Amino acid sequence: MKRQNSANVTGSPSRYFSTTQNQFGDILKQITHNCNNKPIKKASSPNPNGQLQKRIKTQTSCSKMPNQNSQNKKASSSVPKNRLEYYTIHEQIGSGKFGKVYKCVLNSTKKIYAIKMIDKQQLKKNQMNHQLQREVTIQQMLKHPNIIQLIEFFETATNYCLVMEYANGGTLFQSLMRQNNKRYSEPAASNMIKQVALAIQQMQKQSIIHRDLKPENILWSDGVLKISDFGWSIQDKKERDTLCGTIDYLPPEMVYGQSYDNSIDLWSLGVLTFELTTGKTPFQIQEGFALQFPDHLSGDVKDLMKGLLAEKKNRKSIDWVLNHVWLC
Ligand SMILES: Nc1ncnc2c1ncn2[C@@H]1O[C@H](COP(=O)(O)OP(=O)(O)OP(=O)(O)O)[C@@H](O)[C@H]1O
Repeated sequence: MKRQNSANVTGSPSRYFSTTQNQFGDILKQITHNCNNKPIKKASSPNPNGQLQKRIKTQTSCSKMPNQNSQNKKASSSVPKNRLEYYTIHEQIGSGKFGKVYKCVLNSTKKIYAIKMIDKQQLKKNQMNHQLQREVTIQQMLKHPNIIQLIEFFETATNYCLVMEYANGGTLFQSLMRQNNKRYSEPAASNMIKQVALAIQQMQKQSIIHRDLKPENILWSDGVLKISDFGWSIQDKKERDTLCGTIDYLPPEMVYGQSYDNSIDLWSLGVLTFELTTGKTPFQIQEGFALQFPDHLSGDVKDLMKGLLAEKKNRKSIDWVLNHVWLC
């Protein structure tokens, strides 16, 4: 399913940026080319018409990858061996950069899970082992009703396997696309934003930054929203400067190559609020960060978004969000 607000982006993202005339696009182009000279990559291959199937995603590490702490090193050296025989694998339910996600059943309990099977060779070829290591380490730490739980992690001869809690309702992006005008009513959106905010609060308590919050990475499970895909997440208290995430959701400090902290997830929450209530993301890459609201929005939701879609030093906290009248 193609995202409407990236439908005008055809061909390779680097071509798109090279034809963008304004300063904002030029800065972003410069940032990405400064980063090991790698262009921004897209999340999936163009279809035969050259149109992107998904929102453009940055996958460029700027200047340095986060330090790997001793806990991460330990995780990599002790990957449990093949436990696939304990599961029966069913149909494919999703796919990602380096692997596929299947529904599966644990034979002993008959309980349903999702298993992400990541091709070891592909991962190694793309030098992404450290990223998987981080995803696993972080997801193992997180236990919250609004976060997909990682049940176990093991390797086979060809794959790394992440067994996760199964979300049976698809992604928030898919459900959003089914709504009239591709947007939710404010009461419905408020309920969803509160759930995502509670997950962010938990992540902040554990010094975790997700760095890629968007409707495609939020899953429905029996009417409850759960954050998934911790592939870009990091844990520690240091400020960061790695450029990653999805273009429509990038905060200004990341775009302009400044250091950032866990408040980038709050920026993403602001973009998500805008998208759920209007059917569009607030900022187009060629227009910078001028915030304009459609007339139908209430004063309360606009106030919440102004608090979140603010420059880093003025951005409100997660506690402010959870006490905001629009979420009560
Ligand atoms: N726990 C789950 N329950 C149900 N479906 C899931 C689950 N985890 C992932 N999926 C499905 O698989 C898809 C891909 O999963 P995920 O985004 O984690 O993979 P990825 O390799 O990190 O993807 P990407 O390349 O977009 O970053 C999701 O969009 C979703 O449809």
